[in-house]
Amino acid sequence: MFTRLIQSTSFSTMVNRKIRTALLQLNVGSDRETNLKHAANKIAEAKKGGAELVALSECFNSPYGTKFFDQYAEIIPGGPSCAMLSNAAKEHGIYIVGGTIPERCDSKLYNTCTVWNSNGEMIAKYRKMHLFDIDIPGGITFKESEALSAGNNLVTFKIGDVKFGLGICYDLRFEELAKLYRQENCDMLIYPAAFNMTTGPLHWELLQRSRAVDNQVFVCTISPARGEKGYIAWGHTQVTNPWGKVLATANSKEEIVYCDLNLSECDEVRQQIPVFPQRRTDIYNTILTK
Ligand SMILES: NC(=O)CCC(=O)C(=O)O
Repeated sequence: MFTRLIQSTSFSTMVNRKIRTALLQLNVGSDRETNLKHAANKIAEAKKGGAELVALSECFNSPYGTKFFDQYAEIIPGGPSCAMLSNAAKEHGIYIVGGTIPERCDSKLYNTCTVWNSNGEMIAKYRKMHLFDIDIPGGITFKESEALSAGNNLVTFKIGDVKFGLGICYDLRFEELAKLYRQENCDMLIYPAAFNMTTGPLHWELLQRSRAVDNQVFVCTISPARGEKGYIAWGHTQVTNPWGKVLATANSKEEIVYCDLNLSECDEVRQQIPVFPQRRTDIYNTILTK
């Protein structure tokens, strides 16, 4: 059953629609403690670089693969990864979109993103809704559903006047999810991700620009840096504006991508090209219900 969860908070000092964002494309290894220390150091560096909002990648604390989810799973918010994220957000007085970690809940595992406010409180939790099950002979075969359960909730949060919607990696392919977030008046969609070397070259940028243009929102994706063994991530962490313009991007190596985002650009584009009020839902709905 499809339900919708909306969580929000406000950040009293942030009353305009501008946010300096830092997307952390990090090297990730097999030792969780090392990954967490590294992420904490890079969050501190991003704060020094002026970031108000910092975001991490999918599985920033563990290797990405079905055989690893159980081993690295944590109870949210009880485990060491959430402790690091909460402490870092509080210490630096920033918001953190905590990438994803494998979550254990009852007897199930999820691929889960948490969001932390400047007091170190968890203000949102999103579980990957579309599991990454693909089979491309000679390319990549991956079946997240062998290990994970899917989430069923949309999750939004607010920083001041800016509203965010959350997705995770493969969710980027499902335009319905992005459109629902737009209908909830989101300004920016954030997808912690880890695309691969088969689909990444053609689909990664295209999908982000499509979601951004179709829904007149900013789209931020955060990948791990490309490693050499196991699942090889495409990298190319990216920020796209509501015109579909790529504002900032990384290459494949470790890097912090900074971007000063003016969310008022969403309002401008929506006024100039008002496709949402122009949609012929009277026609679409008639055809869909036939
Ligand atoms: N981690 C993922 O969901 C990967 C998605 C991906 O690579 C794709 O092509 O889609």
